[in-house]
Amino acid sequence: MKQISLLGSTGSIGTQTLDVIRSNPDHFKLVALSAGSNIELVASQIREFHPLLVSVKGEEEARKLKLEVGDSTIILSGEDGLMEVACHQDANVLVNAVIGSVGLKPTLAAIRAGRDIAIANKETLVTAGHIVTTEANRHGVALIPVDSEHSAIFQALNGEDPKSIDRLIVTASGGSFRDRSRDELQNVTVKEALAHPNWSMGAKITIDSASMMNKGLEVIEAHWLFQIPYDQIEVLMHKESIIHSMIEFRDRSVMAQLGTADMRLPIQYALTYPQRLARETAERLNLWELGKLHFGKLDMERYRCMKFAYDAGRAAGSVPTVLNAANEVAVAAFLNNQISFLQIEDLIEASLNQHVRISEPGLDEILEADAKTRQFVQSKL
Ligand SMILES: NC(=O)C1=CN([C@@H]2O[C@H](COP(=O)(O)OP(=O)(O)OC[C@H]3O[C@@H](n4cnc5c(N)ncnc54)[C@H](OP(=O)(O)O)[C@@H]3O)[C@@H](O)[C@H]2O)C=CC1
Ligand SMILES: CC(=O)[C@@H](O)[C@H](O)COP(=O)(O)O
Ligand SMILES: [Mn+2]
Repeated sequence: MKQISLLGSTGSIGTQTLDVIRSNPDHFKLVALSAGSNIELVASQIREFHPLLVSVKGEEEARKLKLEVGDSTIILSGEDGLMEVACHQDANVLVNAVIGSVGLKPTLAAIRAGRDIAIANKETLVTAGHIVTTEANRHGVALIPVDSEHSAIFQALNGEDPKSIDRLIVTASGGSFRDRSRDELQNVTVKEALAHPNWSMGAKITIDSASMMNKGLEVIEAHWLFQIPYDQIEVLMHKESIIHSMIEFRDRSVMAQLGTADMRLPIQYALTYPQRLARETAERLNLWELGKLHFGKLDMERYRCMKFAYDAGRAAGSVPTVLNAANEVAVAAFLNNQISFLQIEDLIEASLNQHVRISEPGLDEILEADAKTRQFVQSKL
């Protein structure tokens, strides 16, 4: 029986993680969870899964939740609460499905407590990949990818020697604006940006897909998870999101992982690896129904965020932290109708240009660079 703690239980990945747990009660037990401010949903999750510990965003949310569920579970809040959930003593694996670099400190706490981590929270790896991976190695903790592309690479790599990898080929759908030119992006709305062609996901990642920053973050995520240099990570446009990513080996054999657009598979695989559990009711991939799959070359001029991300990844040090923090604040501002879609890119570029790079930042320097970047972007809104 796997005992699971879950960060981000009310989100897209969080609720699908609960679907996986619900479908396999003999294999998984939820022991602790954290949410933000969706009190109604977290209350119903407590009633269904009976976790021992719950944390919510702040004291006001904790107060509201106590009114809903009484003393049926321990309720904490804020950063301390996230850390307690991440390291719960009864859990042997943490599913990190929180959004943003708020996931960094709980991830490090879980690693230091020896918990394996199924990681969806890519911003944590982008902002401090060098610290997270070094700590995971030091503590013998596995970082198992949940992100569909990285799960695909992880599955394609199964049993192979990582040294025989020549290239990672990360596929990209192109997001909601893939059929529009840059000129046609001037006045796009939040509603249009949130209409991803293939995946139903949380708002922030859906905007990241539309700007292709999601793919940029994923290139940096792949660099850290698989320890592959940026020159050996390519992005391939593939509008159907059926091939979730590929590895080209040194002998030119290419291994791909395919499937329908359903995150419950990578979530479940991260929890059962190296075994596979049946998913009898899951939709099958019927390639004959699709008939064709499409592929295209990445255009870095069209997708400026891809260039920012490759450059930031190669620059390393504190630069990816700035990329991520600027993007988080700019995307929130776009979702809040404070800026236009294309201003997301402008704010990221301005943040990167004003930053004085730190070559080997420790945790405090990462947190400071993150905070300063957020202030800088806020000051431009
Ligand atoms: N959705 C997907 O299909 C995929 C997502 N990912 C990655 O997984 C992560 C989660 O994405 P997704 O599920 O879409 O995001 P959602 O926005 O749907 O969910 C985010 C979760 O984090 C909680 N949360 C937000 N802010 C805070 C905070 N300050 N403190 C505590 N909890 C907080 C939310 O709580 P509440 O809602 O209660 O406020 C919610 O439970 C991201 O890093 C994303 O890039 C990767 C691949 C696919
Ligand atoms: C489901 C998942 O992993 C997302 O990151 C998805 O890949 C987004 O798709 P694109 O970024 O390719 O549009
Ligand atoms: Mn992905």
